[in-house]
Amino acid sequence: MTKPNVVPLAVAAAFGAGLAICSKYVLKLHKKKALRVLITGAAGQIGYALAPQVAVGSMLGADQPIILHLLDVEPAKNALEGLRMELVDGAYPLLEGVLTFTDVAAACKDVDVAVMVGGYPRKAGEERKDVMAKNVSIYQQQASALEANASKDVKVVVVANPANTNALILAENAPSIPRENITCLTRLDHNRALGQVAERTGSHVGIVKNVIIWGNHSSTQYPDVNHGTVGGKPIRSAVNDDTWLNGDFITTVQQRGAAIIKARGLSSALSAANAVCNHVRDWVRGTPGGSWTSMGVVSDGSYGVQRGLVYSYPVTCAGGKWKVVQGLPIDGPSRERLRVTEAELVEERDLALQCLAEKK
Ligand SMILES: NC(=O)c1ccc[n+]([C@@H]2O[C@H](COP(=O)([O-])OP(=O)(O)OC[C@H]3O[C@@H](n4cnc5c(N)ncnc54)[C@H](O)[C@@H]3O)[C@@H](O)[C@H]2O)c1
Ligand SMILES: O=C(O)C[C@H](O)C(=O)O
Repeated sequence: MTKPNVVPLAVAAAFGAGLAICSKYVLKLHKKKALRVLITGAAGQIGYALAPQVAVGSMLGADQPIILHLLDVEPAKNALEGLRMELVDGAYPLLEGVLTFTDVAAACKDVDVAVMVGGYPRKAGEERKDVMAKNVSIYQQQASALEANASKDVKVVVVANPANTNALILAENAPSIPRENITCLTRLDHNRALGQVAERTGSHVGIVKNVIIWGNHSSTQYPDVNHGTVGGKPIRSAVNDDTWLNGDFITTVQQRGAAIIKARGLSSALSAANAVCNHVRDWVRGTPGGSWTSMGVVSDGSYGVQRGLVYSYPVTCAGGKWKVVQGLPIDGPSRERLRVTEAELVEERDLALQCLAEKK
């Protein structure tokens, strides 16, 4: 009979006190308990980019073991199995398990983080309402599954479009999950805004801070630079071109998703996966001192936005909780942009609620 290898401490340290896999024996050397991360729509392109990033620790840290729960629909079962095989073949030190599911309730069992990427995309000839009706059904069902099966303090990030409204439907249908645990992804838009300012000023993106994405993850979003800095200097002074900042900068960030679809023939996946990891990492481990990020969260009425909408705000995170940055002065043109994107979210919410009512 083969005996399990004994791993010398030096080797364990080389794995970052991680998991060493010796033959078929798994020696658990981690101090931390593994966290379960659900990815829905995992057989799709974001899933393919995201799963390995989670496995290397980009989401929860290089000291946090992970068990991945990968969910997709029955017709995607083979692709899901292919992804599972590749993750096993990656021999990731932090990865304690990869489980695949086509049953949503089973997939949600005990998950600590849920990344909701699966959804119904608009196809040629379909009306917005048809797409909304399908997504409402999916998010209603997945909300119930999360509520019944996930860890009590599960952190949820909705990526699938319409991301804010899918998150709102999820929140409406999972009343026992704390509202503050249900978010949607606008970090990709936030990162896009940082990237644009960095390119324009010839600066490293790491010194660009505190841009804001307000509102919807759609072309009505408002990328706001009025409170941001480049190397400590206000963005407006560093860029020194208000015409660009008030015009092309805003439309470039608003339309970046469409530009990538046009260029690739597919929507952004690598940058979306990276943004998901950034979003969850900052939420769980905290935003760096003196800076904030943007997250779609259930509005408490801050900045005059209707309560209950899932609206993107500037937030700081500490101790696993986010807090809206309060008291920022909002000028007249910005206030109008905040209102336009809010109006779109109200329209989406009403359509979604109408679809829910018609289902009953
Ligand atoms: N919020 C953002 O910043 C952002 C950025 C990029 C993409 N997106 C959105 O993310 C979503 C996914 O993008 P993608 O490129 O990975 O798409 P994709 O089509 O490659 O993958 C989607 C996957 O979801 C699966 N799926 C569909 N219904 C499901 C269900 N009920 N349960 C589980 N899985 C289901 C599909 O089978 C598919 O494998 C899209 O809605 C896209 O518009 C959002
Ligand atoms: O999938 C899309 O429609 C675009 C996506 O939301 C993105 O911002 O890249």
